[in-house]
Amino acid sequence: MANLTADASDVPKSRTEQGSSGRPDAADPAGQGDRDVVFSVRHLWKVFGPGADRIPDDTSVAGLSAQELRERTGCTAAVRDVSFDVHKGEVFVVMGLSGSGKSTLVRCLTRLIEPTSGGLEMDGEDVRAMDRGTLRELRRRRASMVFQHFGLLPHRTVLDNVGYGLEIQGMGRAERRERATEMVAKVGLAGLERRRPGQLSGGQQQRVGLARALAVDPEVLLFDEPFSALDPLIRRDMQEEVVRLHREEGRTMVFITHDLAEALRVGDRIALMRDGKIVQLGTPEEIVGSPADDYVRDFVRDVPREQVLTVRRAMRPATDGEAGEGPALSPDTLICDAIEAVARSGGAARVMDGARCLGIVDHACLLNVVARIDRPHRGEVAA
Ligand SMILES: Nc1ncnc2c1ncn2[C@@H]1O[C@H](COP(=O)(O)OP(=O)(O)OP(=O)(O)O)[C@@H](O)[C@H]1O
Repeated sequence: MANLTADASDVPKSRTEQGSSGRPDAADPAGQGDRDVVFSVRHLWKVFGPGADRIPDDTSVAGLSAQELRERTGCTAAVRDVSFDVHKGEVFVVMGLSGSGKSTLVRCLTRLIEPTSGGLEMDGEDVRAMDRGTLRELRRRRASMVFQHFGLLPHRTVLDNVGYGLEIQGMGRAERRERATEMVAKVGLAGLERRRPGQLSGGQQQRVGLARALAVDPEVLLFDEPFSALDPLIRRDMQEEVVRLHREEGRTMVFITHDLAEALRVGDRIALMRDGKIVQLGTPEEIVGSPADDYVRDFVRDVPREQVLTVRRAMRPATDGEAGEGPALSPDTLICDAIEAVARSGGAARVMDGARCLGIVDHACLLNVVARIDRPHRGEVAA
């Protein structure tokens, strides 16, 4: 059974780089529609089994539960009518229990698995219409996959493993080695260039896998549960590495995980899947603060909210004089950090957007969030 709980030591320490909530849109609920779109997925289906092609359009069976569909047709709908956009520069996490369709969905993005129906574009190009050569180039240069089992070549050195993708691309040896050396250093393995994979720890091997994917300088990195075989401390290291690389390079990443804490730590947005459908797509704050249904609510029940939610969710309107005094906090301040500021000052703090006071947080509204009391304190404030 997958680990889906998060304890206090297991959630992100800062989410200040996250987007905020906005317009409701099934494919783009975070309201980031004006940003560049890398992948655009519309009404995508992947059905396995006999006569799979007719399932998406057959209204008599398309809406059946997974079990009923299997019993009636012998088919499994691994991805069902899924729509979303992946924006340039974001870490887009696909999360869900085992069998919910995560791997199938992400493999459909580069047609490692052929979708049954629906629309799929990368940078505005129709991926489903691409011929084999174009697809091969897309996988080699534009969307690189980092697998859980790193797929390293055992007889090659670290340097040659990292340069492997460049070799396939036809890059000359000297240039390849130079670029590979740079990537090895980037993932913190300088000095180990001449070792072979068998002489490295699991975490180091995963870093080699990461360096190899980065070496080809893809527009998008696709991670398929890359760290689930690692022990918790090394896993945490690698998650931080991904966040660091993302901050430094702003590279678009699609990240599969069944681990909620991991999703909250690395994701700008999370698509939570169940039975092939996306049940909620939003920022960690939206998923934890406004679960779409009982399933999601149950999923996030054990997350320490003060480490994910920001003061936007806690603040109340300022009353006379309050807007001009007290400590100033940015709207992206986590509740746990605001608690410290309020405790230290002994009074309320102001949530400031530049010179504008958006609202006030005091002991009572911060405690309401921690205690999961969603009742607004003296009036709601539009965040
Ligand atoms: N080649 C296949 N043929 C038939 N059914 C498949 C095939 N591949 C996957 N499935 C089914 O599709 C569903 C989704 O599988 P998928 O591997 O995408 O889930 P997942 O969320 O990635 O699971 P895990 O976390 O265990 O890897 C499952 O019911 C699975 O049994």
